[in-house]
Amino acid sequence: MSDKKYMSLALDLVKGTLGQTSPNPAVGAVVVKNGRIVGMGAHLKAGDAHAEVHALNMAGSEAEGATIYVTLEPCSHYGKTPPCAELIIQKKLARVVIATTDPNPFVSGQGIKKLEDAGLEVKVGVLQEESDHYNRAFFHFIKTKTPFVTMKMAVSLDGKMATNTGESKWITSEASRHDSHRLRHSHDAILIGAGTVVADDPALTTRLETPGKHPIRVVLDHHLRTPNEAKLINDKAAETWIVTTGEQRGSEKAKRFDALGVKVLYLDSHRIDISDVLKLLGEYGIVTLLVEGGPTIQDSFLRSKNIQQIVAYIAPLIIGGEKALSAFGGLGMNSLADALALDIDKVAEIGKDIKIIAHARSD
Ligand SMILES: Nc1c(/N=C/[C@H](O)[C@H](O)[C@H](O)COP(=O)(O)O)[nH]c(=O)[nH]c1=O
Repeated sequence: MSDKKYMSLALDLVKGTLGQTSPNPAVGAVVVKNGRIVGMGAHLKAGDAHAEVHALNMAGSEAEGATIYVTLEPCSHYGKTPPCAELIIQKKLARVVIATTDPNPFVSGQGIKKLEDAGLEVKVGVLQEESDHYNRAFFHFIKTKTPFVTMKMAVSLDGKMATNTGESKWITSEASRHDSHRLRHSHDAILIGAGTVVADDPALTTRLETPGKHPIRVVLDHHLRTPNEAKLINDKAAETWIVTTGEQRGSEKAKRFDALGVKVLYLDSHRIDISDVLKLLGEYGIVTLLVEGGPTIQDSFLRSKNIQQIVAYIAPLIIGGEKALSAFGGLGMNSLADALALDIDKVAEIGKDIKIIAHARSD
């Protein structure tokens, strides 16, 4: 088999573990000796063993003289686990094939150098684009220290998220709504505005037939109007954070949330600036953030240019009505030149709907 084939297998392990390794990247490794796979492994949880360790443990003595395929440059620094580059040298592998170098500027290339200095053959860049695509959120976080923002939209063909009477359940199909729960599973946090809490009283939990991971529920709430009896305050099903402004510090309402076990995060400013919110969530280690609106929140992310990815579920429905809520409210962009330009990654039919995944075009 070719290098690409074995790297593709390592990337399958990445696909399978996406989201559960946060704030670390998802990594896969495959060890091959004389054309036979003798070990494979994936990083499963931040703080646990790296993919190479699992694969080399499985390979045992077969590792000597073998080739290891790994989707990310083996680490060379002592983090929570000893450096994998050292381990690969100790186990006397002959060859190392890497998809992509570490995005962290402080360590990028050091692992490769260690391996080459020890006399191993190293090949870099096999299926690099695919590997970078899977870990785009991690790479964004390393670069910006703010979460990679995916915005979910569930709209009719004419872009409405509710009728003019506010009816919205359901616009998209059961299959789409199920799929959007898988999105929640793979995100560290999900963000909505207080308006959606009041209007929808959503649980924002991941409800799949096989139990999924619940994202941390983040509510942007300038005036702390999230009701006590809201599901996401009372259901204790998942963590809930409320982000508000500095002037709320010590207020009766804030004390109420403390008493209910809800984490209240305070912005320094007296207004809710999305870039400040993202910086704060980044400080708390949120690498992937799913924004589920409502229209005001969607607009604030749009105008502050803080959207990296869109996942849109579009139903074959025309709702019409100038008063019917569109997915984006607020002021929007004045000129087409300022509109969020996207590159479409995938279009698929889902139930009776269309699902579009697109990423913000980098300038
Ligand atoms: N109205 C539609 C949606 N509406 C989604 C709402 O904005 C909100 O995210 C849900 O009410 C979440 O509530 P909970 O977590 O399920 O309790 N989402 C969809 O995918 N399709 C639709 O038709």
